Amino acid sequence: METKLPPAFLQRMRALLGPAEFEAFVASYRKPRTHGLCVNTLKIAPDELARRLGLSLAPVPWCPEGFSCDEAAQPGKHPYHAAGLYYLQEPSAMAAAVLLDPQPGERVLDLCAAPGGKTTHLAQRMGDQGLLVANEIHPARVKALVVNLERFGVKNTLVLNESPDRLEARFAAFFDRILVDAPCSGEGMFRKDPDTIKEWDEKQLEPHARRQLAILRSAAAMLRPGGRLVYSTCTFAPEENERVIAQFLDEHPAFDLVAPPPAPHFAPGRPEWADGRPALARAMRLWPHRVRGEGHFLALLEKRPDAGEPEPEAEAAADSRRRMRPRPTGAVADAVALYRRFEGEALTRTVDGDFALVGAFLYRLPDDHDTLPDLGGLRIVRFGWPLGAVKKDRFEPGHVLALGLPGDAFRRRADFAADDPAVRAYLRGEPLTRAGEAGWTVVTVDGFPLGWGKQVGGQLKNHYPKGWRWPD
Ligand SMILES: C[S@@+](CC[C@H](N)C(=O)[O-])C[C@H]1O[C@@H](n2cnc3c(N)ncnc32)[C@H](O)[C@@H]1O
Repeated sequence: METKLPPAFLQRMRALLGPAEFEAFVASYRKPRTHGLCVNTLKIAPDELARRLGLSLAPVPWCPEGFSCDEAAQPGKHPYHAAGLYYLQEPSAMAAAVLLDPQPGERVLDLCAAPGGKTTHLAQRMGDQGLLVANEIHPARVKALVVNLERFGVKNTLVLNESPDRLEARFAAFFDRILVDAPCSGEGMFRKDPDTIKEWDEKQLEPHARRQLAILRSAAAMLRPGGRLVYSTCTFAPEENERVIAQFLDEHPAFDLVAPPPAPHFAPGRPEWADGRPALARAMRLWPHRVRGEGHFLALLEKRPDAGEPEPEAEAAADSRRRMRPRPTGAVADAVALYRRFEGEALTRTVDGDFALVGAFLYRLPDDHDTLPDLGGLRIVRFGWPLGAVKKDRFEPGHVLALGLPGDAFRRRADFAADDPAVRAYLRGEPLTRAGEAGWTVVTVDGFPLGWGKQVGGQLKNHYPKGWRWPD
């Protein structure tokens, strides 16, 4: 079905692209949007997933763990999606994490993170090692971010619900890499999400640009010297792209716009749409008439290594926190003891690290949590990996414990093939009739954990969380 586009938008695009390219651009809106999925390499290799799914998948040329697929394939309704084996993501959006290229062990910030498509991609590219801080300003949107991270089974994340300016002072020069996937006018999503068409207003482009610059300024302050930052939008408007980058570079002489690795599928940024500086051609544009994907803009920025050293006091404070690493005491120690009893009985492996109690819930903190600045007063949504709840004198495993470990980590498993009706019955919240050893049992699909059940007599009671259940 053809997408009906705002006349003012069409006029702008014709003026920017010229008549010939404009025709090709507009023709792309007569084609269906592109669907895709990004494989969770923490759980499965891309080629193995493609083989097991049996859907018609085409590799995304710029993302080794990405595939495009037909809408009819409905990968969101496959039990592997519930097992966190992939995230539904249109192919152009996969370019941001690839360009940022976060490494295992680094400190990475995703500043505008919800619903978490790029956060999950960053986490798996880091091998879930190091520290990933995912921030989302809107309280309602942060919930979707948490669910997506939980489904992916990532552990070394801190999820915050803050405005960028409130983070800036706390995390001065803290991060190795930062993604700013900025809120924008969404022109590149018109085909994917027609609601963005109704919200589009030419008069909003400048206010969007001001907000984008403010977010970028905060991000710049949080990047360490030598660190890298990706700025991305899903819009074509030069006001929100090349011109934001040009103004940012004027204000931040310690930053360079870095040439990306060769990317034959992408078009260069357009210096002539801003102030003409040639460096803007190092930005990247993904056009819906040139790639199998929606519209995006990406810029890779680097803070020069000599841009000033981290404050000595901040380094000293981090050192002393490392030295003072506390042993669990009191309620935390009691909770860990209960967890260890459960672990010995239900798991084949030990979860090591530092622990904290939030209410009755026991968390395994991220590996590098002791290098974090003081988080007092910040809205912390999730700090690490929630293992489960302490109930009087016993430990009840949480859903995310099941999703954060491979199938062979559990002593009792109820395993079903993906096409077994029991899998969908379990995901709908129904109890399963089956024989098995009494106790907490993980339900797996082809060996991949979906969640918990509790075997009582000839029945596996369903503990799949209510908010996650599939409709009848
Ligand atoms: C393009 S979306 C992020 C999409 C996300 N990175 C993903 O891949 O799933 C931009 C996000 O920025 C958030 N946002 C809106 N205003 C903001 C502000 N002033 N500062 C920071 N983030 C903001 C929005 O709530 C939205 O979730």
